[in-house]
Amino acid sequence: MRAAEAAALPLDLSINGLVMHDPAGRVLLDVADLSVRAGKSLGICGPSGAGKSTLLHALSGLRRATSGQILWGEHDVQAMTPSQSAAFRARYTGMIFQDFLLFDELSALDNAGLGAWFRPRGERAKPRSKAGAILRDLSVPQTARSVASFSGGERQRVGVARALASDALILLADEPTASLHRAAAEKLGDDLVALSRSGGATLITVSHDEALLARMDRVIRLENGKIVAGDAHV
Ligand SMILES: Nc1ncnc2c1ncn2[C@@H]1O[C@H](COP(=O)(O)OP(=O)(O)OP(=O)(O)O)[C@@H](O)[C@H]1O
Repeated sequence: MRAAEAAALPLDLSINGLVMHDPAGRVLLDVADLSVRAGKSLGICGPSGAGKSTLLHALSGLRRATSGQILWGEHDVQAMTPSQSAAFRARYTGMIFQDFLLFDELSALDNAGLGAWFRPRGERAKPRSKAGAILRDLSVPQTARSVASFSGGERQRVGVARALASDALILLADEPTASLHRAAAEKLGDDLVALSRSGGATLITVSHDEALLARMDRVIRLENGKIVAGDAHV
């Protein structure tokens, strides 16, 4: 059993009446109802500016809505203090960012092992050995050189490895295949889905990549902050 499973129940996602405005009062998100069962995958697509990244950030508690709830199990990430929210992200979430957010001066292994260090003591698997295994699964060169010299696609795979190596129950990915050519994108999509499934994680991914979206259990389409197509219950 994974350490996280001993300490945490599966976290079903439930969004109720979520509304977010920008400082000028424009509606950025208006999601009445969305649910995802623990261990399932949800794709989010839609045009540029639809609010996809904003929703992903709200799901992790990084962005605060104007009103409404985002429940992961019994944890309402929108009702947390900043320090509770940071602790929730460290314990439960692995995030794959559009711009990777790697530490340029560190190696692939050091970057990929980082997420696990933020977990509570006692819930850390062996971060470096786990990170090394995932980097191998994702075919990332494991040299001592810093990731500053890596290609865009290699950096993207290191970002994915970091999220997977933290054994998170919730994986939130923003365009995880965007920097890759078709064959590499397909392999990373396969690996991401297979590794998140084998770890029992819930995967929520924003993407324009039709092949990646086709691998998700469900896909919703956002336009102007609202769900305009797709089944809101996975
Ligand atoms: N803090 C903010 N203040 C004002 N407007 C914001 C803020 N954050 C986001 N927006 C606006 O909200 C809208 C949604 O942005 P978001 O990045 O979520 O879109 P997206 O669907 O992820 O787009 P893309 O596919 O281009 O990444 C955009 O019009 C953006 O300019």
